[in-house]
Amino acid sequence: LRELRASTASALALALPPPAHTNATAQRLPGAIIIGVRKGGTRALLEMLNLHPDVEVAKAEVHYFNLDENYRRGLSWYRAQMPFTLPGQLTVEKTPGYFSAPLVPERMWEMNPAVRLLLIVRDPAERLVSDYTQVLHNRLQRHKPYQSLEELLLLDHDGNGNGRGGGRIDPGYKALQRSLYHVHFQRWLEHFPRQQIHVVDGEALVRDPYPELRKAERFLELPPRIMPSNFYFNATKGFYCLISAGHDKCLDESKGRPHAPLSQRTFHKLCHFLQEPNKRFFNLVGRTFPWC
Ligand SMILES: Nc1ncnc2c1ncn2[C@@H]1O[C@H](COP(=O)(O)OS(=O)(=O)O)[C@@H](OP(=O)(O)O)[C@H]1O
Repeated sequence: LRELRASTASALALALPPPAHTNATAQRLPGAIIIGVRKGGTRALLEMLNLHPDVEVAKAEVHYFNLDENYRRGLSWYRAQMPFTLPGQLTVEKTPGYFSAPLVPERMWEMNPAVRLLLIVRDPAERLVSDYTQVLHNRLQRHKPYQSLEELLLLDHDGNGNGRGGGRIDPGYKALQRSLYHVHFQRWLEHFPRQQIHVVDGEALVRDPYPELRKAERFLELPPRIMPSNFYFNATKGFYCLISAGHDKCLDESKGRPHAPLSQRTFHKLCHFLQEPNKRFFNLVGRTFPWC
């Protein structure tokens, strides 16, 4: 009798459609995208949003809209990079390179003019140093030659790492270009209305993640499910880590590592250089940040 029951049950299981949840699970295009800024805290924001039960995130950076070789693969390729979700769940991806890549806003708008955009910003001078530190780290790992930050950042630098060569800031330095937020933000505004881009304060997210997450939930029209108890400050890491379903998780060691050295004098020059660009950005976003 037991065998008969078992075989009837398995025959039934084959005949019946799979349970609703497996049936409806599918890879869907993102409803929200974290577009940058590079080194702004994009990974932290993504992982923290992922605490929400109605959110599923693409684990790796997708680089669909900013790399031609990926963009040419089309939307079916892009969709295939996404996690499986239930209807009603929100898919989120993050690629920090989107923010400053000229073609991305238009391409994204063509995919979905209603897609919600999240931009996490951070003091652009600190961001630049963090950006340089990451590049330096990669070069050291691959045993490649590297230049000091002063050498890259200053024109007519005297080569002693002290910035005394009378050097002005080199506006062509790539990492500095990426810190000119107003230039890039302006381009996004040519395609998306301001209300469709939610700006997250990266420094506030480091100090106390919960309030920034609550604002992001509101922007994404998600019910409030992320709680203060999802975060705890890890004194060893020096950052907040995440707790979800009893497991805790800190971001990996490439996040929050010591920055490469830069003389105070050059840092001041950089801050001075960024004053005007920052003001322009504040005007565009309609708020200010206490940056250097
Ligand atoms: N909770 C938590 N834990 C660790 N790190 C945190 C966290 N919140 C924000 N951050 C900041 O995230 C910075 C890295 O930013 P991104 O993830 O955008 O970097 S990347 O562009 O994807 O490489 C990284 O920058 P650096 O400190 O310069 O390394 C961190 O300051």
